[in-house]
Parts: sequence; C-alpha cells; structure tokens
Amino acid sequence: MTYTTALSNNRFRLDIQDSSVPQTLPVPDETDAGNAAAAQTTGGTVTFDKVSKTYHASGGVVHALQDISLHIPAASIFGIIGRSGAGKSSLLRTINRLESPSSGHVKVDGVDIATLDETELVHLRRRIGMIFQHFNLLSAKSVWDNIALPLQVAGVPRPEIKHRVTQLLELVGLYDKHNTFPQRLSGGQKQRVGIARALVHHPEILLCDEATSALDPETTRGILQLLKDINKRLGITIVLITHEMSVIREICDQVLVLEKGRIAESGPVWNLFGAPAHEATQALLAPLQHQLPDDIRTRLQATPPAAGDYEQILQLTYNGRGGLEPDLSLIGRVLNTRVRLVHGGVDRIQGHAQGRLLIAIPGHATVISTASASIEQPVIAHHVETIGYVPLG
Ligand SMILES: Nc1ncnc2c1ncn2[C@@H]1O[C@H](COP(=O)(O)OP(=O)(O)OP(=O)(O)O)[C@@H](O)[C@H]1O
Repeated sequence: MTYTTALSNNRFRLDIQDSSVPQTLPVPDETDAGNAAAAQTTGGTVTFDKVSKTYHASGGVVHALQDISLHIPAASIFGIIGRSGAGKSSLLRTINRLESPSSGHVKVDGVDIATLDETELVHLRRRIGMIFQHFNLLSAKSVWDNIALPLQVAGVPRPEIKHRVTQLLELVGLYDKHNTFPQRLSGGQKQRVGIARALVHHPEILLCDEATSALDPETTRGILQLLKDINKRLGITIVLITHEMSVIREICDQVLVLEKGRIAESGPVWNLFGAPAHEATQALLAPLQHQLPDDIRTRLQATPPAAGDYEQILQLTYNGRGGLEPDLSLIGRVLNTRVRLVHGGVDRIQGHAQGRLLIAIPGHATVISTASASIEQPVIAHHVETIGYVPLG
C-alpha cells in the first residue's frame, strides 16, 4: 500500500494506493446512455431513478418512498424537506446504501451502487461523509482520536494521519481542542468534530442528517457558514435534510419537498420559497411568514367601518421573479395616495427579493385592481390584496 498527498486548488487529497481497494468505482456500461453521461460529469453527482422503498413493519407495509426520480448536481447544496414521516431519512440513507431501495436505482457518479460488492461499498462510503443531529462522537476518545479513528481503521500510517487530522482541525477551527473529550465541548464544537471526521477520506459528497437541529440559532449560523465554505472551497456536494426552513433558505441551491414518500415539488430554493405550489410546501414555509402584529390583527375588520375614518391594509407579495423589488416611492406613485409601511419583511434568496409587505392607505383610496399585473401602470408587487380595514382613533 502506498500513499500520496497533494494540495491543489485548496483541495487536499490523501490518495491510498491499495491493491485490495478499487481506486475507482466500476466503469459504467457504455451502452447505458444515462450511466455514460453521468460518468463524464464532475465527481459527486447523485441520481435517483424511480426509487421506491417499502418497509415491512409489525403494523403493516409502509411505502416510505414511491417512484422518486431526481438528479443532484456535483458541488451543489441540495436540501430535502417534508413533514415528519415523509421519507427524508429513507431517501438520504439510500445514497450511501444504509438503506437499499425496494425498486429503482441510486447512482453515484453514474454507477448504480446496488451493483457494488462489499469492498467497493467500503470505498463508496469513504467517498460519502455523513454528519448527524446528535454528532455520534465516541465519548471515551479525544477530539483528535475521534477524527483519526477512520484513518486508523483504513490502515493509514501515523505521519499521514497526523497531517490530515491537523489539517482538518484547522479547517473546522478546533485545533486548540484536540486533546479535549466530547463531553467538554459545546454542541457546535461537537458538530465541528463530526464534520472533520466526515471529511477524513476527502469525500465528494457530504450527507447531513438534521445537522443543526440540536443547536441554537447562533451556533447554527456558524455551522452553516462552515458547510458553505466546505462546499465552495472543496467542491463537495452537500445533501441535507432538515426541518428548519431557515437552513434551506440560508445555504441550499436546490430543494426537494417530499410528501408521503413522493416528490411534491423541487427546484431552485428562491423559486420554491417565492411561489410554493404544493400545499405541503406552503405549510412548511408558513413559519417563515411574518405574522400580522397583534395590535393590527385585533383591530382588523373584514369590511370597512360604517362610520368614521379608517385605513385599508394591503398585503404586497414578492415571489422573487422578474427582478421585481419592493419600491416604496413607486408604490405611493402607483396607488396615488399616502402609504404607511405597517409591517413585513423581504429576504434575498439567491439574489431574488421575496417576502411580504403590509401597508396602510387611507380608507377611501382606490386600490388599482391591476397594481400587481398592469400593463399601463408599473407593477408594484407580484400580488396585491386588501386584507382588511382598521378604524382610526
Ligand atoms: N426501519 C423501518 N421500519 C419500518 N418503517 C420505517 C423504518 N424506517 C422508516 N420507516 C417508516 O417510513 C416512513 C418514512 O420514514 P422516514 O424516517 O424516512 O421519514 P422522515 O421524513 O425522515 O421522518 P422524520 O422527519 O420524522 O425523521 C415513516 O412512516 C416511518 O415510520
């Protein structure tokens, strides 16, 4: 067995030349057009082809995944969301064959992983790192040993292990903790160790199973930044499942929504978050919506008050399409009245402005019904709706 190390494009590689371990996955069958095309792409693609998974539990048969076909591009950050029991973990776990599909195929870089023998499977799993919600660190081992262990198991010589572990500890910002044991680390530090350990074999794919769900918001931000850096600097494909929509909004390029084991919808995050089409997506995204402030909600009426002054409350929605941005002076000009910003917020997702503004205008002002789609008038929002009336005074 020989080892070579190289540092190129900021990407450290430790190549293990072991005649007992295949250096590449089996060459795909060139007659299979799908396989051949995928094999030519950069490393780290995942393709699901009509994947279904059925469990035979004591309570009966569970169709956890049904007819899933999708492609995860190399070097992308791909999020999987869905209600509890939708099949997220089952899908994620088919990528490294922790679960095997009941039918259909999972291909990594064009190779159907069901065809791999035991040795090839070991090799595949080294190319696919995984991190977990509860970190799965060995409590009796130091930070250093937790990270070094997979390399020791793989038979890597000590000097190489020392080099690699040092490098990874620096990457995750934990070098000063190398002698510490997990129980003395914070949640964020434990996850950093988990990330370092997942990267020991310089994988092309990193699977994240609710990796930030046990962390507070500030620590979550730090871990997401680290994952982003790893994706950018090392070109690793990241596939993550989460119940936190903010995580998807923060770092993912693409998102898949699962519902009862089937694909509800999928696409670029800005597109899905801006205009969720499926009821499951709308329900999942509801917590991200700015709720009506209590003082407005309690005074809001469905019809204009019979007497006295009042304001009309309009909701302006932005879905990110066509480069449309909230422009308060334009809104005032188009509605031709005094406009008061009441509440709301606009996020930028992958450069697209989306969100919701609540504005108040004098009760008797006319809302141009085509403000959201006028040809003559400049468009002020993707959707404009009167949500109620608030008496003044
Ligand atoms: N090993 C198993 N045996 C039997 N049924 C299973 C098994 N694993 C998962 N299931 C069932 O398959 C369905 C999908 O489960 P899965 O864990 O993939 O969903 P999930 O979306 O990850 O859920 P959660 O968000 O709650 O973790 C559920 O009905 C679950 O009970």
